[in-house]
Amino acid sequence: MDLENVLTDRLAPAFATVAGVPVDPVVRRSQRADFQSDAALALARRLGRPPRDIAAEVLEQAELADVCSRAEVSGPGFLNLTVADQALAGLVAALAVDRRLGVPVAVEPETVVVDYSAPNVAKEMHVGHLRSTVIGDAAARLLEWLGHRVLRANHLGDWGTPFGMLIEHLADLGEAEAAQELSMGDLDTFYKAARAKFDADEAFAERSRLRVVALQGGDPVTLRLWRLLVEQSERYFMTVYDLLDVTLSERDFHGESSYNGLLGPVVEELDRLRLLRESDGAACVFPPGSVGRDGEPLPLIVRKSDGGYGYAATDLAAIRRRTGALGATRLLYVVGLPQRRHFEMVYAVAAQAGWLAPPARAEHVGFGSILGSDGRMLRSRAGGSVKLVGLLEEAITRATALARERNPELGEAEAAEVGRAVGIGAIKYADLSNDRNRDYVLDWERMLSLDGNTAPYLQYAYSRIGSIFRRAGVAARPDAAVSLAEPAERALAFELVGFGRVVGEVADNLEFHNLAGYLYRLAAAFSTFYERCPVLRADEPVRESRLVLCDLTARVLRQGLHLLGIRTPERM
Ligand SMILES: NC(=[NH2+])NCCC[C@H](N)C(=O)O
Repeated sequence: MDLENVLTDRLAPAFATVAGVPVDPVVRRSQRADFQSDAALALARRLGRPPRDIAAEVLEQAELADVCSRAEVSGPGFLNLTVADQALAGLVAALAVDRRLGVPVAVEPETVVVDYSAPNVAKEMHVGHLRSTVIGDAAARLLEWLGHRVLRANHLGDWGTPFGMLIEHLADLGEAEAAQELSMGDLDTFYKAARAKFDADEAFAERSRLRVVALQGGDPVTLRLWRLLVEQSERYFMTVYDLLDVTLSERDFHGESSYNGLLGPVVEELDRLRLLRESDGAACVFPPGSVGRDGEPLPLIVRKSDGGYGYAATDLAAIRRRTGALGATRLLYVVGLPQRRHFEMVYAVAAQAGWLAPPARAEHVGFGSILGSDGRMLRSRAGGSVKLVGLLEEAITRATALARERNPELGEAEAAEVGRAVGIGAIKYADLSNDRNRDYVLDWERMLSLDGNTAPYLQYAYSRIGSIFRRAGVAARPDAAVSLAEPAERALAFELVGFGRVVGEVADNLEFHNLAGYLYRLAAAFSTFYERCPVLRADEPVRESRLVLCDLTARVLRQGLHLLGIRTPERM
């Protein structure tokens, strides 16, 4: 299906014959022709022969006649390949009748756990959780579409010492009052009030410490109050997920507390394996390769000196359960880059303990920060962290106003619908179109613009194609003959047949900016095509062929955006 593969298959045997050993022809898109292979250059050094001779001999050997209209040696020994119009048209025609748009289902489906979102109970979701939620959801959607069994794990922060003060504060407020405050999504007020009392009032702090003990000891009243906090918070997080259009459901909450019963056995097993060492009263593992700046080995603390288990122990228990009982072979952790070291150490210890052994592997899908226009960490005017819902509501308000302005014909309900799809789409796309390993600046004007690499641009491209069909009252015939003569048609066709390759690569590296960049190139290629090549006014059979190109572009845009979790309104 994929041109790089077809050309590689044709060139590889020829290279092998010339070299006497297998050679990867490294076929890639090129400015000079459609594709190029530079493998003769590296080979020349090994064989001690002029690269141009090698390239010429490869061309003699390779069977390219049905795929390439031109194949020539150029420069110091490059192979320049021009794909035959007919071969390209054949691929487009095959794509048109393919429901999966050239993206095969995984040959070996895996069970994949995607650990993402993971906010903390009774604490506001902040922009860091936005990135985790958006990137993790794209990963879950993509891997699911490829046929993998995806388990979404929302590793909710629902346990630990802060719950002492939170429960005491809840008890002080009264349950009804507290529930009211929490269900309104006022988590920050609640958390900060608890914190302030804890810091200022020694008696409250003491009660809080006793509460932690009661919680860990399973005191029924304390547990009931704790559950109230968790339930109210979960309910609130679900409203955020609904607004954000993410696929997380109530069933995906697997909070830290759900591993409590597994922490003892984890530590016992580490002990049995003689991996535990005591350090300042804490039970630690020193995984090989983890050293601090001073060159000293770094400990992963599995049991604190007070006997409590922490964040790392919970993550170890989670790995053990995920590769064990859940049978997962790929574990993804969509968590900010500051936690990189934590995960490296957790994976190393899990490997030592035999809980993370091939084919199972874990990947930290890290990400940078969202910055404000001043280039510093995004902060609210008051200097606090930015409340996520506030951000989402602002996006929807701005996008709805723009939708009304851009298209006064939209009815009230439709404008609201479009505003939501565009506003949320813009936020998600701004995130996913940036290299996740870098920080990026949140820029309203830019992300909502109809020009450039933005969600609105792609959504608009999609809706415009729909309007071509609606205006003419026609539909594309997927089995129509495809012919490609104009350069703009060819350029569009190359993008269309490239979808499968991009999706395959992104499934491996989870660098969604590559999928976003691809969709942007596709939309731009369509726009050039539509400017230069009349569609409805063309004569048959060209008209039918061009309708297929339009329809395929719309389908790939819709599917691509869907994988990013972005809606495609039919009109906007
Ligand atoms: N398995 C994990 N540790 N997942 C990430 C948890 C993120 C954590 N709750 C936080 O807000 O920073």
